[in-house]
Amino acid sequence: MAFTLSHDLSSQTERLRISEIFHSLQGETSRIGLPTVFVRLTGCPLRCGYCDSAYAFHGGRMMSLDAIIEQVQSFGAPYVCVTGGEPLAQRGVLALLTRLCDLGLSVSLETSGALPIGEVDPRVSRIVDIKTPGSGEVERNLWENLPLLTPHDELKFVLVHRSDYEWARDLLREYPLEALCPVVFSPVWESCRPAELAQWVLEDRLPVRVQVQLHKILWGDRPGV
Ligand SMILES: C[S@@+](CC[C@H](N)C(=O)[O-])C[C@H]1O[C@@H](n2cnc3c(N)ncnc32)[C@H](O)[C@@H]1O
Ligand SMILES: Nc1nc2[nH]cc(C(=O)O)c2c(=O)[nH]1
Ligand code: SF4
Ligand SMILES: [Mg+2]
Repeated sequence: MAFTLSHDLSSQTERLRISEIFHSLQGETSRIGLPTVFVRLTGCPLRCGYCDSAYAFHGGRMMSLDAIIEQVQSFGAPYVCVTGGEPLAQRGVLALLTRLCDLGLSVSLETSGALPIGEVDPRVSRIVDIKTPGSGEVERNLWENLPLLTPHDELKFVLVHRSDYEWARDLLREYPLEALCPVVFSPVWESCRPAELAQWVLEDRLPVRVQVQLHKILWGDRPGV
């Protein structure tokens, strides 16, 4: 009986609810432009007003780690990006990340910054959002994550408008987060104008990378790209 129970529990953690697995160019972060396989996990406890992946809040299908890995490998790309939804909301993602690293793949994780990042395999590049007031989820930021960051992680501010920009700028002036890891400023698609954001960053001499979501420029705002 005890054997059956522990067997059932371990098979639970070896399955994840997945919304989509697809091959595209990395559209964000310092890996922008690299051919990458994306694994998008279903479900998120946050509700950012701008979320472009709300279709991943529900649905999806349960997949074993073996099946996920087989599909990832079928694309033959060296880069994998695990995202969501909020990937850290499913505990089994930790084992998936480790297995992907063990295969020699270069793995990044997109996460909201609202859940603890400390148990993620250290080989993974953790891309951690700092949610701004404009997201509607600023109170979810888990500031305890910041001291865990290393130079191969990245911090990302997704900016809805000028007042989000000023909030992020003032935070960086008080706490030089760029000393921990690269910092990315990304405009919310069709809300914050990229040229204006570029101008603000240049005027204020901010030590951050401005990035525009490459995949949306190439293919529009839709799933699977
Ligand atoms: C869809 S989220 C999934 C991972 C995780 N839940 C998070 O928020 O980081 C992936 C990235 O897309 C960003 N994002 C979502 N909607 C966006 C939009 N409309 N414009 C720009 N970036 C957006 C998020 O802020 C996050 O950095
Ligand atoms: N091409 C492409 N690059 C991405 N980088 C991060 C993404 C995400 O949704 O987390 C994403 C995405 O959805 N598509
Ligand atoms: S945390 Fe990420 S997936 Fe969740 S609502 Fe915000 S942007 Fe969307
Ligand atoms: Mg996306």
